[in-house]
Amino acid sequence: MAEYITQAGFPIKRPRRMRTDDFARRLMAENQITVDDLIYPVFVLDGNNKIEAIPSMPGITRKTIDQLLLELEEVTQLNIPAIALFPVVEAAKKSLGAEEAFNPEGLVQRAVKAIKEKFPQLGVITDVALDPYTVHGQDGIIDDKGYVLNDQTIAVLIQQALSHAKAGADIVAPSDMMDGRIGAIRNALEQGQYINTKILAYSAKYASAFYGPFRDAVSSAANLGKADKKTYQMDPANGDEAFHEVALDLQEGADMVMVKPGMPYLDVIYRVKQNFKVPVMAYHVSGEYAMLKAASANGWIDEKKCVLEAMVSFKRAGTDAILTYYAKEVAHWLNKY
Ligand SMILES: NCc1[nH]cc(CCC(=O)O)c1CC(=O)O
Ligand SMILES: [Mg+2]
Repeated sequence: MAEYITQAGFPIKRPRRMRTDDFARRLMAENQITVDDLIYPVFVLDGNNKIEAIPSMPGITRKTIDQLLLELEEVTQLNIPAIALFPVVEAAKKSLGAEEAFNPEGLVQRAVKAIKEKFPQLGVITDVALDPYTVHGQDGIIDDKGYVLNDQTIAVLIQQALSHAKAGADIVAPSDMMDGRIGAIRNALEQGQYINTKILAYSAKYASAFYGPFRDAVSSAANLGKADKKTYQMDPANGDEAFHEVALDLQEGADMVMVKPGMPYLDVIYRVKQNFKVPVMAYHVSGEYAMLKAASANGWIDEKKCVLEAMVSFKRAGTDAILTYYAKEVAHWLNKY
């Protein structure tokens, strides 16, 4: 008789026993998603009273500051702790030097001021990277061969981050993947007395095709054309390399680290959390959102169940908070429990 069968003829252990009842399943659940885990990314447009649909991201829109403030009523009522702000910059304001990135009266800077004035408790995260502001759609300043210049880019990122802090951003989030930018930005923030402005470092950001719909949303896809970001964003084949990137950013003063994209990189999230025990955020990116939306729209998957399963998977992997375009829907679903 097999070893797992007792002499009396029954299995020595029955893990199914604890799965028999709903109450027992609830008691032994190891992880759960709550509204406190959510960060909602939003796209802001210049002008007034405009809302534009993003075809590859059903349910997500680009909107002007006045309209965004209306949406944020709902976001704050849902008790979502924070938003991440992304600008749609008009072509005329893009340049090789990305000067618009640190315009004190720029779109992001004005949006941050307006949001913090109306919703002082809502955490506002700004993206520190130059891709919305460059004519070529790369995240930095390029040389004549198109190579993104690290240190020249950092000089601009510092000014951008300072202008965000000055406008009232709670968290600046460098998503550019230049080497050494966390230390440089931390130093500038300290010098400027922005000692409590937090840094969320996109430390392990991969050169991913899952960013496609986002590039439509901020209309940088056309600028980027056939080019890619492989000389600064990480190779999806690499896991160990993420350790080095995270270690450096922490050493340089990052308060939180990010892994991006999300679901295809749960192993990276897990390893980073296990190894460093620091706040780890994950970005459930636009392409992941688009896949779930498209399959749901076709009736091929149960949207609510699949999304909540994805969210708890992030928690299981060790994520402290998740940037997701599903944040509002998840908050609504959780409220109905
Ligand atoms: N620095 C740009 C940036 N910040 C966030 C995203 C992608 C987010 C998403 O796909 O949802 C990107 C795109 C990119 O690196 O090309
Ligand atoms: Mg790095």
